[in-house]
Amino acid sequence: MTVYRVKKINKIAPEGLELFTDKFIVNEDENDPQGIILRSSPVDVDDYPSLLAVARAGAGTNNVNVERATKKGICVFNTPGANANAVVDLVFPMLGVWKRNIFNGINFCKSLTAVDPDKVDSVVEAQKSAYKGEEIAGKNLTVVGLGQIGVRLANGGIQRLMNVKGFDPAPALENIHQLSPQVRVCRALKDAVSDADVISLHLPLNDRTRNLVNAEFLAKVKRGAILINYSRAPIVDEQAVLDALDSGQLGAFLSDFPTAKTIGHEKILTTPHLGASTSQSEGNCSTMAVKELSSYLKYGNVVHSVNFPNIESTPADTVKNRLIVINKDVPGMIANVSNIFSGFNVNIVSYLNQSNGAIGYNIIDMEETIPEELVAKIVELPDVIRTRVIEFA
Ligand SMILES: NC(=O)c1ccc[n+]([C@@H]2O[C@H](COP(=O)([O-])OP(=O)(O)OC[C@H]3O[C@@H](n4cnc5c(N)ncnc54)[C@H](O)[C@@H]3O)[C@@H](O)[C@H]2O)c1
Ligand SMILES: O=C(O)CC[C@@H](O)C(=O)O
Repeated sequence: MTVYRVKKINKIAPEGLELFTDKFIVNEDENDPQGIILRSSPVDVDDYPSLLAVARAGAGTNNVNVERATKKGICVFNTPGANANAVVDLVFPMLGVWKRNIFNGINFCKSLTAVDPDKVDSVVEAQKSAYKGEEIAGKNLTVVGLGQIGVRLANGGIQRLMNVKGFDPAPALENIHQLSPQVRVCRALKDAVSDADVISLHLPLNDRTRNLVNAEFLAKVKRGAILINYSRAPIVDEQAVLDALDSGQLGAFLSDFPTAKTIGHEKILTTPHLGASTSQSEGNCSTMAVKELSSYLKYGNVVHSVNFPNIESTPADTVKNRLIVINKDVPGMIANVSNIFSGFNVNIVSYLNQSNGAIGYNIIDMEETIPEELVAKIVELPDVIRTRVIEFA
C-alpha cells in the first residue's frame, strides 16, 4: 500500500485531520513531504524535493510561492468560502464597536469598580452621553472585491439597511449570482469609493493589489470615511493611512493586522488576524483542505486549486496505473502523449484533459502496468512540466 507523507504546519482543526486515512502519515517534523497542509505560515516549495501539493486551509495563498510551485508542477489548493462567514461575522461587529463607541464604553464601565457601589447608576446616567454613537443604517458601504467574503459582506450591508456599492475587476460568476440586486456594482474603483462612508477591502494580496490603498486612493475618498482591512496588511500603505487619519481625511481604520505603528492609535482598532478564527471556519477550512490534498495525492484529482485546472475522475476497479501529465498549455499535447502510448502498444482506458489557459492537466488510466520507458518519452516532451504514476492495488 502506498503511504503518503504529509507535513502539517500551523494549528489545523481536528475535524479535517481525522479524515486522513491510514494511507497518510501526518507529521509536523516531516522533512520530505509529498503534501503540506498549512494556514498562514510562509512556505518555500523549493525546500521540499518530493513535494506534490500544498493545501492552504484558508483563502489567501500569498504565503506560498505559487508561481514557483506552478513551474515545478506542484499543485496549490485553498478553501474558497470556508471561512467567509467568519470574516463577515467579525467585520460588522468591528464597525459597530467603532460607530457605537463600544470599546470606550466598556472601558468606562470597567473603571466603575472604583466608584461607590450606590453611585454606579447615577454616574452611568450622568456620563453615558460621552459614549454616544451612530447607526450604520443609511450609511454608504463600498466593498472592494466581490468574492466569497465581499459578496456576503455586501449582502449583509443591504440587510442592515446600508446603501451598498461594490467593485471587482474580474468577479467569479458563481459569486456574482449570490449578490443582492440592491448592491450597485461599479465599473471603476474611484466611482465605488468616492461617496463611501465605509470602505471594506476583500481581495487577495498580489503584485497588482499591493499598496492599492495609497495616498492617491485616499485623496479620492469622502472626508471622514472609515477604512476596513480584513484582507492582508500590504494592500494598504500604512503611512498613507496614518497621514489620512491625522489630517481627518479618514475617520478610522479597522484592521486585522496590528503593527508597531498602528497599536494604540486612537483612530485605529485592530484584531490579531482573527478573521477566520472561529470553530466553524477552522473546521470547514481543515475539512476542505484535507479532502483536496488526499484526493490529489491518492488519485491526482484537482478541486479548488489556485494554479491547476479542476479535474476529477474516479478510477474504474480494473485500472492498475494512472499517469498524471502536467504540461504547459500548448497545442498538440494530447496527440503527442497519445502517440507515445500507441508506439508502446499500451491501451488507454480513460484519458481526461483540462486546461486553465496556462497549465494542461491529464489523467490517463490503464489496466496494465505502464512501462518506465513510455513515461521517460513523455517526460522528454518539451512542454511537459511533471509526470506522476499512481499505482492502484
Ligand atoms: N483576515 C482573515 O483572517 C482573512 C480570512 C479570509 C480571507 N482573507 C483575505 O481576504 C481575501 C479575499 O478572500 P475571499 O475568500 O473573498 O477570496 P475570493 O477569491 O473569493 O475573492 C477575492 C475577490 O477579489 C477580487 N479582486 C482581485 N483583485 C482585485 C482588485 N484589484 N480590486 C477589487 N477586487 C479584486 C477577485 O476578482 C475576487 O473576486 C483573501 O485573499 C485573503 O487574503 C483574510
Ligand atoms: O488561517 C488563518 O487563521 C487566517 C486565514 C485567512 O487569512 C485566509 O486567508 O483565509
